Order: sequence, then structure tokens, then C-alpha cells
Amino acid sequence: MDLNSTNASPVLTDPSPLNESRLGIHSSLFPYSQSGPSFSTSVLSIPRKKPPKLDDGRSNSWLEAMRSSSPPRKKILKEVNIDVSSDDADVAYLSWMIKYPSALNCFPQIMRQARNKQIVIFLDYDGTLSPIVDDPDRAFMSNEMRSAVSNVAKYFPTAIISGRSRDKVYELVGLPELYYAGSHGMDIMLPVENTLATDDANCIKATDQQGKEVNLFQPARKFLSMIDEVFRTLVEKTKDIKGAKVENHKFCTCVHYRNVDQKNWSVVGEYVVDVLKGYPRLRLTHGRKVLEVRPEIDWDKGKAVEFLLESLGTYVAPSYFHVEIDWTKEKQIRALAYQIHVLRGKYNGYGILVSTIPKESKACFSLKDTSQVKKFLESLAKTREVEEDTGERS
Ligand SMILES: O=P(O)(O)OC[C@H]1O[C@H](O[C@H]2O[C@H](CO)[C@@H](O)[C@H](O)[C@H]2O)[C@H](O)[C@@H](O)[C@@H]1O
Repeated sequence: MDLNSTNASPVLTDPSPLNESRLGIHSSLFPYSQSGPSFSTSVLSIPRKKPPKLDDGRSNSWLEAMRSSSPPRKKILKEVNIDVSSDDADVAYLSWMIKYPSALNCFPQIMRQARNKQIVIFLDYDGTLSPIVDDPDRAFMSNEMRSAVSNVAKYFPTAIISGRSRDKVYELVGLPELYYAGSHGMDIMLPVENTLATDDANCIKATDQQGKEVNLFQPARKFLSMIDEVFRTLVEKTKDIKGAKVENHKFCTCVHYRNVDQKNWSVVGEYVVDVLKGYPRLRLTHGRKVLEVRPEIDWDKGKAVEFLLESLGTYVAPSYFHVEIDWTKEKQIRALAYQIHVLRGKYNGYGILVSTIPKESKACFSLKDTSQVKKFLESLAKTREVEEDTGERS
């Protein structure tokens, strides 16, 4: 497989000239060859229009961005000129998987590559451990998923890195044996013995849900009252918009418009943009039918991954898997930074995108949905259990 060829993209063109280094793995890991299965070229070459930035000052740019956030499956397939029959959808997905192979299909190769390394698992919550649902307060993970996560954590350090507040995501996951980073990585809880940066002004002492002493690393501490103020203003502003929901994630806040009538999306966007005019140190990003307001600091989920790897003492020979639903925008930039580390031999990381639809990404592998995430976690735990039983690894 020619990893440098941008023509290999099944749906969207990746402008990166560094595909192999972007993937951070040897091409032999890939199950398909360039001369392998052939797919319709109309599927292969039409790039999807990039959603405009929310905060670029152009009128209505935020509305366009809101519309293109999580477009329905049918719309995406139309954009790449595919008649929307389920067979075609499957072909589109399969061709996309040439570039983003299934982490399940590649599992043996992935494990070979990670041999003799300390595997660390980073998991997103929404859309990764729990399916996307209309009501964010009802995004529960199944007991089967909980036990898969708990089981994998017996063998590998496992962290949840979510856009939600740390407390909320802990409440939803409920596994004390994991590490948690909330507010898009801006709120990290660590055991005292693992914290490297104790003299950092952003690091404070606290107790966890079990009353154990821990350290909190909170690089956006000084934004706490500003975020709270913005949260309250947004609640007030949007209170008459049916379906709008504002969440306070402590170091960031967000406005959901999934349940707002589409004709009112512009009003939601206008209100948020308007409120933010008074806060030049905050920025606006968008996720799945959600506008997210966060501090303009050089910190994100990617930085949190690096921070955790180093703090947990896995710095020397880690191999990490970061399973995430949204490898987009700034997360892509950070993902690219991971690959630079990989080239330097520092980390051996695999970004895994969870998506049911073809999507441009900086991830290395894909999983289709939460049930495949569960299978992947079960396979990881099973492999290590067998290795321990057979004495291959003590
Ligand atoms: O970084 P993440 O952990 O993926 O957080 C992103 C947002 O996730 C949640 O919203 C998303 O899931 C909801 C429940 O399925 C869904 O209703 C919503 O439309 C999605 O955007 C969470 O509620 C947000 O606060 C996070 O920003």
C-alpha cells in the first residue's frame, strides 16, 4: 500500500504528505494493498467541503458550521455522489476502511507491534463508550461495556478523557480504578504518587470519591469564574429556545442544539457568538450538534494524553490506544504532534476513530460503533490474560 499517495483516500483527500509517519506504524500492519479491492473512483476522489470555522468573523459562518456538524448519513453520501442505497453505503464504508482499517481486523498486527511495551488505554465517553442519544443526561453506558472497561483496566492503565466535567463522567462510568480527565483534558485527577508537576500552580490537592488524597491538574483554573459566568448568561439567553440545553463542564461550557428545531439553530448560534464577543479569551468550537465554549489555552485532549503518559510512568516504552469519536479540528493537529513523537521514538500511539460513516481523520484505525469498541477492549484484556496464563508475560 502506497501510504504517500493521497489518491488512496476512499472518500476524502488527506492533504498530509506524511501519511506513513502520520500513521506511525509500518505499512506491513495494513491488511489491504493498493492493488487490492477496487472501488468506484467517484467515491475515491471527491473531497468533502470543510465546515467553516465558527469564530472566523464571517457572517453566518457559525450557522453553516452548525449545519455541517454531524450531517445525516444520507447527506454525506450525496456529497460524494453516491446514490443512497444501503449497498452503496457499505461500499463507501469499506473503501474508507482502506485508509482507516478496522482495529479489530488488524488486532493481531497491532498487538505484535505493541509487544514488550506498556500499553495504556485512553477512552472518550460519548459515542465511544455510550451511544449518542438525544438527552445528554441519559447517555448511559451498558453494564457489559462497563465490565469490558473494568476488565481491560485490570491489565492496562486506562483513562477516560471527556469533554464533560470530570465529576459527571465519573458518575456515568463509575469505575474508581480508572484515571479521569474532564473538560476536554483541562481537569485531570491523579494519585499523589503519580503526579510529576506538584510544584505547578495548576496542580492542587484534593480527595477523590473514596476519600483518598489525589492531585488535580487544572491548567485552566483561572477561567473558572469566567466559565461559570458565561454558563449562567447562556442559560438565561437560551431559556426560551425550545430544546436548547446548556451544560456547565467547569472549565468549559456548551450549548446543545440537537433538540432545537432547525429553523432556530441560527438563533442559538447568534446568541452564543454574541455572548462570546465580551470574552476574547474564550473560543468557540463545535462538536456533535453542540457548541462548545472553552478557554483559549494551549491545552486539549492530546496534551492530556501526553501528560498522563508521563505521569503514569509509561514514558519509556508506552504503546497507547486513544479511542475517540471526534478526531477532528484541533484534535487532528494534536494527533499529528503525536506522530512526531512517534518518529522520535518517544510514543507508540494509535488513534482509533469511532465512526459509522466515512470521515476524514488523523486517526490510524477505525471502529464502527460502541459494540466494536467493546469487542476491541475485550480482545485486549483476553490477549493479556492468555499471555499471563501461558507465562508469555509475567
Ligand atoms: O469529548 P466528548 O467526551 O466526546 O464530549 C463531547 C460532548 O459529548 C456530549 O454530547 C454528545 O453526546 C450527547 C449524548 O449522546 C448528545 O446528546 C450530544 O448531541 C453530543 O454532542 C456532552 O453532553 C457534551 O457536553 C460534550 O461536549
